[in-house]
Amino acid sequence: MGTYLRNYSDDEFSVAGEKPEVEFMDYQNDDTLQDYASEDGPVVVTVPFPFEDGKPKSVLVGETSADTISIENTSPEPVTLWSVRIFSSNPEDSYVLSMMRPPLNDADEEAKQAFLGLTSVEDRTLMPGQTLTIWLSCMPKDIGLHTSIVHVDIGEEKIERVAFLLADDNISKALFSDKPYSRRRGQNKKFEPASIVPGCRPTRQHTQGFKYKLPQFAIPADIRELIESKQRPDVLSEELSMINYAQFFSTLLVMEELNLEEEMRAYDMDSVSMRRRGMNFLSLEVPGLAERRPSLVQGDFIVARYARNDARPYQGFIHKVEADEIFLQFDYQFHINHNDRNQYHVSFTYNRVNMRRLYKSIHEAEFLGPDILFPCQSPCRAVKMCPFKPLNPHINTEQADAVAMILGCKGVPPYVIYGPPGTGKTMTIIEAILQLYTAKKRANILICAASNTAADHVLEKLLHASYLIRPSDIFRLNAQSRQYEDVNADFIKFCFFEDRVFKCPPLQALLRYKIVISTYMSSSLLQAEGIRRGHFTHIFLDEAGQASEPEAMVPLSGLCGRDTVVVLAGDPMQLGPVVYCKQADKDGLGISYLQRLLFYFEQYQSGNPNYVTKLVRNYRCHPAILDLPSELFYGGELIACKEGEVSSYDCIGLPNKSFPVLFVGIQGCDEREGTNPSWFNRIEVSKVVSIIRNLTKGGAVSEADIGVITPYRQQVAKIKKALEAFEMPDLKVGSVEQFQGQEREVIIISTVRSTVKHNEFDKFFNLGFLSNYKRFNVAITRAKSLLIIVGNPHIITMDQHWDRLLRYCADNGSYQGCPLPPPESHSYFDEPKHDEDQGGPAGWDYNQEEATNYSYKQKEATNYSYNQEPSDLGFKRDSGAHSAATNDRWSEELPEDENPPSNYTEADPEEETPKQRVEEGAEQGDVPPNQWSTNDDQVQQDAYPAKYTFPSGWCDVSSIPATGWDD
Ligand SMILES: Nc1ncnc2c1ncn2[C@@H]1O[C@H](COP(=O)(O)OP(=O)(O)OP(=O)(O)O)[C@@H](O)[C@H]1O
Repeated sequence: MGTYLRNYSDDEFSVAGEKPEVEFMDYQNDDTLQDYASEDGPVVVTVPFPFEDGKPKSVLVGETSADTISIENTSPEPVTLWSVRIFSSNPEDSYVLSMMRPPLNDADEEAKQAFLGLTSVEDRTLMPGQTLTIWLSCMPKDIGLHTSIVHVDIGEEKIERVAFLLADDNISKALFSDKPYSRRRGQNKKFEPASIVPGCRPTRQHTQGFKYKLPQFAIPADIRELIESKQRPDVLSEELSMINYAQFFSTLLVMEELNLEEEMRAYDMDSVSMRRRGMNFLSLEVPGLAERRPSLVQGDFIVARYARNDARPYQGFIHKVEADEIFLQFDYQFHINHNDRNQYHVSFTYNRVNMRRLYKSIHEAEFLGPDILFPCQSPCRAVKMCPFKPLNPHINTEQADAVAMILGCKGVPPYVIYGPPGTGKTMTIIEAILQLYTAKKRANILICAASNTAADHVLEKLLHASYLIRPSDIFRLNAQSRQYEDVNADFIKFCFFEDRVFKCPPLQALLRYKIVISTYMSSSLLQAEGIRRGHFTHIFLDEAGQASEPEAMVPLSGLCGRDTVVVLAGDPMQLGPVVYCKQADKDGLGISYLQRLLFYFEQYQSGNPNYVTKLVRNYRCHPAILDLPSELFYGGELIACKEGEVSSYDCIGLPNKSFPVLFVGIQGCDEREGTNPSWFNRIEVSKVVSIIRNLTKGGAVSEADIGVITPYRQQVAKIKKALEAFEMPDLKVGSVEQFQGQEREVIIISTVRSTVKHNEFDKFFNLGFLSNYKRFNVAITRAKSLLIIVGNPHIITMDQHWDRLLRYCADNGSYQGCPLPPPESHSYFDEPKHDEDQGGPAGWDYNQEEATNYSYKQKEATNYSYNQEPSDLGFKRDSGAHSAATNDRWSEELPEDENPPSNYTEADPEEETPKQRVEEGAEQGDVPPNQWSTNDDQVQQDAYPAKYTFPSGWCDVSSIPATGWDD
């Protein structure tokens, strides 16, 4: 389906640049010009540079591309061709008209001699049946989208044609993908657990003396039914209290889990074959496996069923994962019956072990009592600050007070260090840990962080004081799922592993460590291994704003004793918990424990330093980098303490040498390939690489000082691939989540998106930069000395924060690239409120009308975006068969059946969030793998008292069918 536009009447066309009201009509035939020419009038004008596979034609920078515009008089009368002219081009003057074919290269002498580039062709008569051919040519000087609007004024008609070319260089060209994107289709079929024939599990790792299994916490049928039928469980309308605590969070976790289940459905495969591999295994190819879509590891299982008949489904355990193949063991009978030509329907399952840990943590949290869960109910405390001699001479007064407070704390309630980015929260924690370690011989310290990257970051900071610490006193606990190769070589000696597989050491070894560093989720391994509540005298929760409350409860409910000092550090204005289910997010799962505590303290203990210390001195960012986030998110309270020099970046020719925030505007194209729903923009990749090469030329900036942040995993992969040729292993490329808590001298942000319509979708799923102010905040506060943003200004201007950044750069003479959108009034996409209420679908008010008007108001083609539909442009054009026809795909307006399902699941694989979140989840919690089931299936008696009873409706392990469906 495309869009067809009438040609203009004389009146309509009379005011140059003003776009008259136009009427759009849908047409069915999307690629034959003749069809609508005959409907339309006596003159047929072809469209130059038709789209190829739904995308603008790719040309190389420096090479001339030319195509014809044929103007045919199909009427029986002569018509006067008044003019053909280039109305506008972007970049300016990048296209010319000519009556002859232009020279395509330097050797094309004949054409060179005769060539005369024109901006208009005037005044001639076309006889009946006569066709005039005019050439439109373009020689791009730089990468990116090149657009031209050509107006044909003939007889009574005004006809417009819009041409699009995408200029590549060798770097972007190498990333060109000819694999069209097609959405993965799931079977949407669930198997009844009871009917599944159990498979053969991989041999389990030996575990140390556990007596109890991690309960299953199978989802009670009535709660499942309630949520699946879109009813709101009553408990969610109640105020959170000691009484409903477990039920409240259990319900939210069920909502989350149902979403995850749904997501796995999308990976299901129909009519696929498996290959016999040796005596014991069948192998199955899983497209996307290498990108962890789906994320499968040894110990997970699939369910397979013969495609031809209604035979029973069989469970197949994954024994090995290789590139895009998994090796499976089913029941013996399945292997006997198997033939490589057999076709199967395959369903992937979601590994519940982490979820079960969360259920367990919130049920056990009741033991913590109100001092931890509802400190507003506990008696007011007075902490006697403990004087100390700073080990870090740089520590400032507020940081020193916070450390003194931590040293003086005796048991709960928790103590919170709150501070905007770069205010030294981690540094304060490190000082407190070192003080405890050196001064208090009995201190046993656990530090949890939201991701492996963040936990490694803490270790790295601690090692800066390695002269104070015996290496044998520190242990970095890793989940078995973590790849050995992912761990920095300097940290390996602090980890425990066998055959390059990470493990939790036995209890006796664990007890000897004075400082243990872990992710929130992995800390459950300590409890499982037998560490008792109260063993740790101090538990530090770093980046606590990133952990959901159940996640924060994993270390607390499992390990916190009466006298344990609990310290949280974080910032609720930075990235929050990863929650898949929008409704669960809204109902409370998206609010971190830190945020809830801050809320209580603000309400009941406002300004009381016995509970909270607020840090406002930023030591990370150049004042110009800090200004905007300080104003947007922190009421201008941040105090910049970093020197403001920008001397070493002459290599990239900053337009304003004293202003180290540069916006590089580029109109590229965002695309997807294969079945991978993640976006990439090869034009931006090339621009990012070129900036990096300029920065590192002659060693001006070291690669380790540069970080590249981009929201999409495919863009991360493409940038890494493009950088391979330049061997820069120390240059970190990652998502915002992977950069939270981190910093680099130079940060380059690639925003990727070049299509307006994606933003609504992004926002719906709370992904991408545009949709999430927290992500924006984190992204722009990672740079110490130089921040460069590479993106399409016409897209990002739709978000109020990004627009502010764009204007901030432009106002300071620090904008380069394609023409800027005018700073005229247009409504932004509705901004999620700064209260964590990021709304569900109903909360989103994407103002398509405004978005349309916005483009409509633009007077020049400079603002054209090929991937906007004509109606978006509000411009009267017949951008022709091609763009209208292909824009349907290209503009990524999702076909109806690809729109978010009505039952609203964020886990739609169509877009980035789920994948990204799976990735982040994997990092945050070292997600699902089987090792969870090794160490965690059993929990030591003390850690999980036998007398503990589950709330009604929650079943214990004995009620689970033997199929292993629930692990
Ligand atoms: N008192 C100080 N004097 C000098 N530099 C400091 C001080 N405190 C922190 N810094 C430096 O500021 C930078 C940011 O510190 P840190 O990472 O601890 O901040 P943060 O608040 O944890 O940041 P984020 O919110 O991004 O996680 C680091 O380079 C750190 O060394």
